[in-house]
Amino acid sequence: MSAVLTTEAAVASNPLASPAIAAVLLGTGVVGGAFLKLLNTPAAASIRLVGAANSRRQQTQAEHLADRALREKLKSHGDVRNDAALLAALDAHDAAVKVVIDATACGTLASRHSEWLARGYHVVTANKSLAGGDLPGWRTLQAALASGGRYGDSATVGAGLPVISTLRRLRHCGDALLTLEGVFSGSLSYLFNQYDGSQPFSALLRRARELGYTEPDPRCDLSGEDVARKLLILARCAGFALRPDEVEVESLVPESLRGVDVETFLARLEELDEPLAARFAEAKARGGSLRFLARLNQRGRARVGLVEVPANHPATRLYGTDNQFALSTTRYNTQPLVIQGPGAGPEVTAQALLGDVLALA
Ligand SMILES: NC(=O)C1=CN([C@@H]2O[C@H](COP(=O)(O)OP(=O)(O)OC[C@H]3O[C@@H](n4cnc5c(N)ncnc54)[C@H](OP(=O)(O)O)[C@@H]3O)[C@@H](O)[C@H]2O)C=CC1
Ligand SMILES: N[C@@H](CC=O)C(=O)O
Repeated sequence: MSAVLTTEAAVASNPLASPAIAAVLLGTGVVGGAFLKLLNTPAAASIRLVGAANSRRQQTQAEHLADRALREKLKSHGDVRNDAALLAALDAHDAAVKVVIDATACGTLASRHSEWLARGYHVVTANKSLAGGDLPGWRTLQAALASGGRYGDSATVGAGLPVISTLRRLRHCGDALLTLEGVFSGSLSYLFNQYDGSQPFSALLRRARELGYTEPDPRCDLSGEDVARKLLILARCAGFALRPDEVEVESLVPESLRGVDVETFLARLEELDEPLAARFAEAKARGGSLRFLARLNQRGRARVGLVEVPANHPATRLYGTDNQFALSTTRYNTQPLVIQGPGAGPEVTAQALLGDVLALA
């Protein structure tokens, strides 16, 4: 047996030992809720949760944080939301590593990631709003990273599939990305892998939402915005500092549903059905299928949108929430390097967050 105990083994064998990582969790929804479950597994023994928050309430008291019903209880109990009190809880802990985990889709919170990094906290995020947002925000993030904090972003693309890490490694080795293409949305993959006209598109969308695949506002998926963010994140990892307005985006949200609130949109989902049924029938008549694809070509031209693909297209061989990333590079130039697998869902996304947090120790 090894004489050196890993941090995890040391904490498990001595519950009084100080955990190596103190963490604050922002967001206790689909992904945050699954992350809380993972915290109760042996793999997370080196992590101590010192704060947790939803949009309205937060908790920093150890006995409440240890409660398995924390997520439910936060809906009605806890202190009023205040980032400063959560960061103070991190400061008060003697763990060597202090991390803020962002499992929200909140743009305002994402805009604080750089400040937290500059103040010495690490940030692990499923929230794509900063890295996949406007270029000045992304540049501020790069500058903040120079101060030594680490930014765990595996969950932002492919729900943790090893695509960001692969792109970074290739770039580190001097291999340049030439083209990038594929299906970058788990919910849109789920929808178009199944949609065959036999049931309304809106019914499939409701199911995708129940399964936790869509964004809190599913229009972020249907509008192509979420896919565009992922394309920006990947392009930037590969060295293309693209602006959002350089990505051509096709939205599937009808004009009439763009300005309404989320509840109204969810109540009027059937308005999606007719236009999509027509697109589907046209594609089918020509022997094609519909897939929502993202593409970045060698000249930096980027597009996301619905494409009619032939029956032998690689994207027609996807199942469930599968994502597919085909990377052509200077060294992978005869056949692309393809990364494929489930690209949405609570468990895989929470695991991506956990992996990034554990990598900090
Ligand atoms: N679902 C998936 O498969 C994947 C999701 N992601 C990303 O994960 C993030 C979360 O998604 P998901 O869990 O599905 O969304 P949910 O809507 O289920 O959960 C979002 C959570 O964030 C909370 N929240 C919102 N604003 C704040 C705030 N200011 N402070 C603290 N908490 C806040 C909400 O609080 P309240 O409960 O009060 O509303 C809610 O608990 C998104 O950025 C999404 O893009 C990434 C990869 C895959
Ligand atoms: N809503 C997103 C979730 C992961 O980022 C998707 O459908 O891919």
